[in-house]
Amino acid sequence: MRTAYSVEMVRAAERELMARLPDGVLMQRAAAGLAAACADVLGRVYGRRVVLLVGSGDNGADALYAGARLARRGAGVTAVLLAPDRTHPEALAALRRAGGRTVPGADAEEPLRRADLVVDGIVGIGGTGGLRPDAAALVDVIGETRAAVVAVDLPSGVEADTGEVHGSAVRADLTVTFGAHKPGLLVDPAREYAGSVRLVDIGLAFPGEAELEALQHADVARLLPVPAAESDKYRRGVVGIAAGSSRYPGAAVLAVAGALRGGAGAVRYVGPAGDAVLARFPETLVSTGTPEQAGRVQAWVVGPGAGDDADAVAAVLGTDVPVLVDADGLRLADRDAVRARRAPTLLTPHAGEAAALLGVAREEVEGARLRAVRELAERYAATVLLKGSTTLVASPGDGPVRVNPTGTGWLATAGSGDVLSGLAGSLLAAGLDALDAGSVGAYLHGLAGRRAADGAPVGAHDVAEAVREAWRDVTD
Ligand SMILES: NC(=O)C1=CN([C@@H]2O[C@H](COP(=O)(O)OP(=O)(O)OC[C@H]3O[C@@H](n4cnc5c(N)ncnc54)[C@H](OP(=O)(O)O)[C@@H]3O)[C@@H](O)[C@H]2O)[C@@H](O)CC1
Ligand SMILES: Nc1ncnc2c1ncn2[C@@H]1O[C@H](COP(=O)(O)OP(=O)(O)O)[C@@H](O)[C@H]1O
Ligand SMILES: [K+]
Repeated sequence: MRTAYSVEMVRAAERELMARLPDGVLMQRAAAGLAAACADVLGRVYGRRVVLLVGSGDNGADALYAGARLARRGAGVTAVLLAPDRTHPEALAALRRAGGRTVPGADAEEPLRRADLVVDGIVGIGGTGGLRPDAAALVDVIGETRAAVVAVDLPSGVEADTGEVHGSAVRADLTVTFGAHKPGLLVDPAREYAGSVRLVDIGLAFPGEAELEALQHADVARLLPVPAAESDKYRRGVVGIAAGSSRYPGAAVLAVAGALRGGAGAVRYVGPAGDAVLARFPETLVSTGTPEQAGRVQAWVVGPGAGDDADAVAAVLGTDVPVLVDADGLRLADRDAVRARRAPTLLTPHAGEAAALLGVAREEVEGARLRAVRELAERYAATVLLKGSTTLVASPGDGPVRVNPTGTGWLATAGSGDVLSGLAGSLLAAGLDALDAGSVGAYLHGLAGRRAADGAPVGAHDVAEAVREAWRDVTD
């Protein structure tokens, strides 16, 4: 499991370790890792032009010490000091001893335009609010240069704990982060600013829970349901799909397609699109009545393409089995009915649907995904999977939020969310809890999207078909 820790936890871990180590050791570990990463980006260090953007805190000091290491290897290093009288004195002296030079912020433009590499040490985990005007002006200049950009700990201007970006922020090719990932490095919009991320181990230990967790292949492989010798189709779990309408029969077909690949032993379908479902998937158990009349299931999926069928949503929410609510179902679900449920509930909104449930604008959800998903989980007392460029899954309470690492923009195609509903619903029926079903479903769905697309556009049915390959990739 990959983890990300809040600034508060990073600071606590730092205090604990610093108490046992001589002064400056942690910073030297950070600087050594940073310098090595910069050297990798440069390829050859000797003769290259490196510009350090240096703020008044320890983030700037990391940049200065790394710059000193690069200068000793023959790079021409210029430090742009944003706060000349409050720059870390020992780090500045180290750079000067190594032959680096300094210029004030006002003179940054010329060296920046000639740089091969810019090291962003303006601000790290000590940053608050958007970048100040002098720093923001530098960000504009960097954007116009051809230099590679390495951010120290975090791209300056992004919020470490939330992934929010207020105003301008540095766009890095690589972020070298120390001790632990910070949530902002894994959650859009900040994640996009970070480029690729390299974690430098400086020895921090984290006794408490992470803020974010990202499953990896081994975690998913452990969670996937595999039939045992004694299994039969009922013991593997039966998932019910209450989806589709005469207007949107395809949503039912796609949800069933996802469900058939999710590990349940059988898929029941109830709703008006039975003929379309059977034509594509003859193995589906189709009925035309209400969900109550459909026979026993171990989990329900309700909502994809369901139009205005509020009765089906209410009926499913009234059962004592796990329920996944998606798409139209989210609008039709009564919040008190969801809160009153004893069995797990998994809500799967995209940003627009989440915004409608929260009564805010879509942009507000997209700009603050972590806050939105936690807020919805609290309001509905349910697990919430927020879809989009970063998919997050949160259960109520303070436990870690899961962030999906496998997504791809190719999944932004009509109906791919219906496939995810069926897939995650099937995992619920097979016995995974809502957090695991949502995050394992999103993981397989993302991998399947990448597999199916392979660099070219896909339809949602291609994604459903590629789930089997994704499953094999994970368990290989
Ligand atoms: N934790 C660890 O284990 C280790 C941490 N290490 C490193 O320490 C870093 C944290 O250092 P830190 O605490 O000194 O804070 P830092 O990020 O430099 O920023 C504070 C300065 O920035 C300024 N400033 C604030 N907001 C701003 C804004 N919006 N726009 C512009 N400026 C702004 C603010 O100025 P002021 O408000 O005083 O004017 C203040 O002086 C961390 O990210 C990592 O790199 C490693 O060395 C080793 C191990
Ligand atoms: N930019 C993106 N990057 C990665 N995944 C995305 C992106 N945009 C959408 N997705 C994924 O595509 C799927 C779209 O689902 P949804 O919005 O419900 O579409 P539909 O209702 O058409 O099925 C979700 O799994 C979502 O996470
Ligand atoms: K930085």
